[in-house]
Amino acid sequence: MAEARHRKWHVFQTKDELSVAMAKYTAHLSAKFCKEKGLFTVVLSGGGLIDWLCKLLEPPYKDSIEWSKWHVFWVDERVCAYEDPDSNYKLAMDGFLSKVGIPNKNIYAIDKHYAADGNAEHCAALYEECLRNLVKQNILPLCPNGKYPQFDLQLLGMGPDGHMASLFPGHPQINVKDKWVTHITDSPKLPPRRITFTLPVINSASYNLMAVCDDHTEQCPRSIADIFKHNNLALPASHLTAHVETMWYLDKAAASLL
Ligand SMILES: O=C(O)[C@H](O)[C@@H](O)[C@H](O)[C@H](O)COP(=O)(O)O
Repeated sequence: MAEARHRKWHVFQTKDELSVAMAKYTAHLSAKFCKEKGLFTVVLSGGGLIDWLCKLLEPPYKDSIEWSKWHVFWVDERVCAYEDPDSNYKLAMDGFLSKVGIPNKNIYAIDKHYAADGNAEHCAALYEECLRNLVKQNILPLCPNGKYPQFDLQLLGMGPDGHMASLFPGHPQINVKDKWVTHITDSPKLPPRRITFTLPVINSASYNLMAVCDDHTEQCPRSIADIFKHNNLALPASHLTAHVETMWYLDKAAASLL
């Protein structure tokens, strides 16, 4: 494992090895937080991540994780109907969440009706309201500065252009600090309408695990090199920190220019 400034990273030979490590990391934190607090708050993103999480559906994890204590959120979501193939909720439900015993009430999707209507602004406002209610119910704590919610573990992915969540290079959402959840209607990665946690919320998590596997794009390894060697802040993923640990899991291809 390597470490620089606030960032730790591992490079894996294959996606499969990355996936095994991701399951181990997640299961370890699940056990730790369930023991300490009686619950575990996990934030998912879309993309390849759900596929890589599938090792959690195998032994020894499937039967040993206390799924009933999980509370699941999305760091970003595409504003479309739940049954739309673009929906991150659908991706996670079909590929992962429906196969484990997480109570439905602990799965916090965006508002179904505004999502189907494509109303990104309302979806963002309602998702923030949902988080604020969970703070009142003591399910979500606030981080030490009292301004933002503090999730236990966030599982993130990075796009080849260096975006994370739906914070894209050259778009103003990266600068939003007065909200917990914001929206975008012209996302360069389709679909265009999305909601996203703001950067201070993302960075308030206790643990952030960023997983990046490259599918033979030239841009992805360049972005990784730009972040790790030059800390290029024009790339949103360069800003990633966490309260306890910021871990990057890279496959060999993504790390090829390091
Ligand atoms: O909804 C989304 O589009 C995602 O949450 C997005 O932020 C994703 O995590 C990255 O784009 C990486 O995606 P890939 O794993 O597909 O490269």
